[in-house]
Amino acid sequence: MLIKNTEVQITSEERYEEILTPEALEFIGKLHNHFDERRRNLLEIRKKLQEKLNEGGKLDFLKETKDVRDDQWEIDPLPRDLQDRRVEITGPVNRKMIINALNSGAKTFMADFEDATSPTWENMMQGQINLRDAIRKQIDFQAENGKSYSLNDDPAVLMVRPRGWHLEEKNIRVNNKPLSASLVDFGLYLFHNAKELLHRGTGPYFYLPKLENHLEARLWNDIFVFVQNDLGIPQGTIKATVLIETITAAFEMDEILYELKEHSAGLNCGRWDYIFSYIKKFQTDPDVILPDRSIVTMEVPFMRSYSLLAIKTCHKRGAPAIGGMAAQIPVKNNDQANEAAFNKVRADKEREVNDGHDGTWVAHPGMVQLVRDVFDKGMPAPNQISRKREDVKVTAADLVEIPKGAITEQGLRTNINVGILYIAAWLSGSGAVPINNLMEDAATAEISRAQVWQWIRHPKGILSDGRDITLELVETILEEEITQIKGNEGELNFRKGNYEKAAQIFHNLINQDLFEEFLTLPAYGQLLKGGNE
Ligand SMILES: CC(=O)SCCNC(=O)CCNC(=O)[C@H](O)C(C)(C)COP(=O)(O)OP(=O)(O)OC[C@H]1O[C@@H](n2cnc3c(N)ncnc32)[C@H](O)[C@@H]1OP(=O)(O)O
Ligand SMILES: O=CC(=O)O
Ligand SMILES: [Mg+2]
Repeated sequence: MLIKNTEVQITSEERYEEILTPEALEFIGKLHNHFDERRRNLLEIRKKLQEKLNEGGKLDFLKETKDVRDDQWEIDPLPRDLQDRRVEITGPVNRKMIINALNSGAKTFMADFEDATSPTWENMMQGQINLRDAIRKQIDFQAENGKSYSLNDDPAVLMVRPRGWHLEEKNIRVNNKPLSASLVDFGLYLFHNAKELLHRGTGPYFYLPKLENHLEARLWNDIFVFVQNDLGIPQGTIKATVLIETITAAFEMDEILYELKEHSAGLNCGRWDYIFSYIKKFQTDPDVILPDRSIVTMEVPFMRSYSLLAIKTCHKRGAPAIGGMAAQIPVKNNDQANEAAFNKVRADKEREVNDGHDGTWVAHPGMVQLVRDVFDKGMPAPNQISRKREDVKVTAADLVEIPKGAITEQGLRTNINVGILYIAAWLSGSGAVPINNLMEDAATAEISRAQVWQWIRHPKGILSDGRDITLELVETILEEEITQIKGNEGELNFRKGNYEKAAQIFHNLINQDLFEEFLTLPAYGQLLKGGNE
């Protein structure tokens, strides 16, 4: 297929042609031609900053953007259907879950091509088809168990999270170069749905993941201006909420809002990627060593500082500050564990609403009512942007304060177990899975593998019992965990379930001295080869 003298190679299946029309491909081809070089340059800037930090560089608020932080300005007014976002459900883009999420009673639903989705070509294309159908209210689903699904009359407002700047979609190529996955997900969704969404009284609303600085926000903004012109829709129609989920972006929250001023729908605290980013960015700093993943909660000082600063920054700019994801999900067949999970989510959401967040995320429809009740009690108005939180004082040092706590063998073992199980699920096409009664997705799994990488490379005796965490110890536990998984799954499921391949990927990630920027980059190569060979 030709896009203005560029050859596009696509893999096509039934119904995919509804999405991969010549006009839609020409549209994403234009985005590629106009913006891909800038994307690549920005990825280079990420690498350069990492090199600087590896040499001992420190993060601070930028001198050159002091005016942006000091001046008085606000983002454009929010559209009516984004004023009240007290409960936002998130989830992958499969048909059943899209219907369940839209019917869940949450105010909004973030359909996720990113952390919660394994980017198989089928998932990506089906996701586009499902969202297109959902917007037109032509979505239903019949499960194998006979259960039927269709949309309620009052579904949640739809938002979409395209994949991050670092990812590529290798099934669509221009001149044999893969396209940016962000541009593919964003471009196809926008092309097919922007006018329909406006016609239905809502709009093209996005979540933007894993931004590292305001220049990356500027790129998104320039893309928004370009596509609004190209499609003939009013400037400012697109609204985007930026996830603050990298430690570097936390130093540029004002700047990110400023870049997207006409298109901003505020910020969100993407807590899991944020913890991962903290480990990654300070990977060579011998003082930065995080304790067991289970105790790096929102209560630890560096996490709390970041969420309070997000609230203060957003409210100063008339923007909503959305909270993050508690990983607990309902526990089946164990009332006590179920109650404990609900209590943890309740406490997390009470802290968020009391601090000033204007809404928050839930991972599961079973949590919607609980979180709604907490926000209804703590936030009678549609949002609390008028609570300016000028009392909050957060310094650069507060944002990077190293959390304290023990590293236990159980913590190490859990990281290894979660790492293998999650990567196996991802290779099998599932990007979000329940493991040990917690929601695990690409962001939470990144923490697990990053911690193991970091702990192996740290000075001696860091286990709470005084032992070193050596590669040999990790390999021993890895073997034990594989045996355990094989025992649980049985020989056949073990072979079919990509566990050995996952263990291999996990082993490479923690063994190589180069800290892999994202686990999904090497795993994507395996995904393209497809399942178990
Ligand atoms: C760090 C971050 O980026 S957070 C944001 C990204 N992560 C996510 O969005 C994760 C979203 N959550 C999920 O994917 C799921 O809740 C999981 C994988 C954690 C658990 O899913 P399951 O094992 O299917 O849970 P469970 O069996 O309890 O589900 C019960 C029902 O709720 C549905 N359900 C569960 N979670 C969701 C969801 N987030 N959206 C829509 N429906 C959901 C299930 O499909 C199932 O439906 P059914 O009864 O009609 O068959
Ligand atoms: O995307 C959300 C996160 O916590 O990571
Ligand atoms: Mg994330």
